[in-house]
Amino acid sequence: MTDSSHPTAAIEIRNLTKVYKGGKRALDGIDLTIPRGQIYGLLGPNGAGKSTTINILAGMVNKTAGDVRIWGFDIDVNPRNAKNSIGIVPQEIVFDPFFTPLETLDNQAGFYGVPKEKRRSMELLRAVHLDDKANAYARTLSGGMKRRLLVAKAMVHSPPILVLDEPTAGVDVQLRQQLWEYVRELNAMGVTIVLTTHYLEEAEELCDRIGIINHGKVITDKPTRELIAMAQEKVVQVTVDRDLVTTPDAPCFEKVELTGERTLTITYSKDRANAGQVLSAVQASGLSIVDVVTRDPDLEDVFLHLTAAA
Ligand SMILES: Nc1ncnc2c1ncn2[C@@H]1O[C@H](COP(=O)(O)OP(=O)(O)OP(=O)(O)O)[C@@H](O)[C@H]1O
Repeated sequence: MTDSSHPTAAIEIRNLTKVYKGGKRALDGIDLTIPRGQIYGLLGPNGAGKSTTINILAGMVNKTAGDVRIWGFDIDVNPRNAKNSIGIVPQEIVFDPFFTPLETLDNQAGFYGVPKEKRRSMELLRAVHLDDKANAYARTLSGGMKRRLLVAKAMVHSPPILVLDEPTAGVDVQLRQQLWEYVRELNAMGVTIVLTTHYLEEAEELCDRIGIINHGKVITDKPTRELIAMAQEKVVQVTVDRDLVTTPDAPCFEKVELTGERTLTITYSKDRANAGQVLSAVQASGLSIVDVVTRDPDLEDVFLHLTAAA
């Protein structure tokens, strides 16, 4: 693995394989290089292997085969350095309900051997908007507050990499925005962020680069912009001058739907047609066009296309 190692990688994964007891092959030879300084999105449908990958990084699941380097440290050769280089926000919320948020962070800092004078518990609580709850019992916090406390807990040892596994599941829109604001601040300070999410629009908005895994294999790993540019399907919404009873058809339409009394939503493939041809085909069917709206393809289109094909 030394030959292929990448000095600017935050995380390097080579041929990572996990077969669970009972024979389930959750990871089937994953290769990923997550560059330093980025916000990287790991996406995939349910059961794709995202949590297994993250749990291996966290040292909570043992890999069956392959190599993993975290901040240049091989998890087999330098497990302690590898562990100190990463902070993990798990999917499941687990806390000792009898500790306050402040104690929770102090304990975690102690666990990582952070000396008392270097502990930043209050600073971290302020950053996640929990300073007013510093001395409340953790069990009295709402779900969103607990999740933010988990983020603070993952940062007590100031790791250069923060991994968040489905961080916004069950978090309301406002708190989600606050959480992302903090994640962006950390990233601006140089922390590499890796996140898994089911919300594609979130990944599209936040991530510099996206990897998609399906059935334990990487099916794509690209800058977000390139990934979105891969979307072939375009949509044009056409309003015509009279009520429609049937939909027109043409070879350049992939799909045509009646989405209003006078509105047609037409999907076409941009490698086989252009908007001009689509509109001409509508006019050729005897309809006059009074308005046109086009929609650019988004990550959801690419995601569905790639995961359906795999
Ligand atoms: N402890 C385990 N024992 C056996 N099989 C497991 C275990 N944990 C996960 N699996 C299986 O491994 C596969 C990958 O699961 P994993 O949790 O990594 O997927 P995921 O992409 O994180 O899914 P989700 O988005 O639903 O969290 C699934 O088929 C899952 O059922």
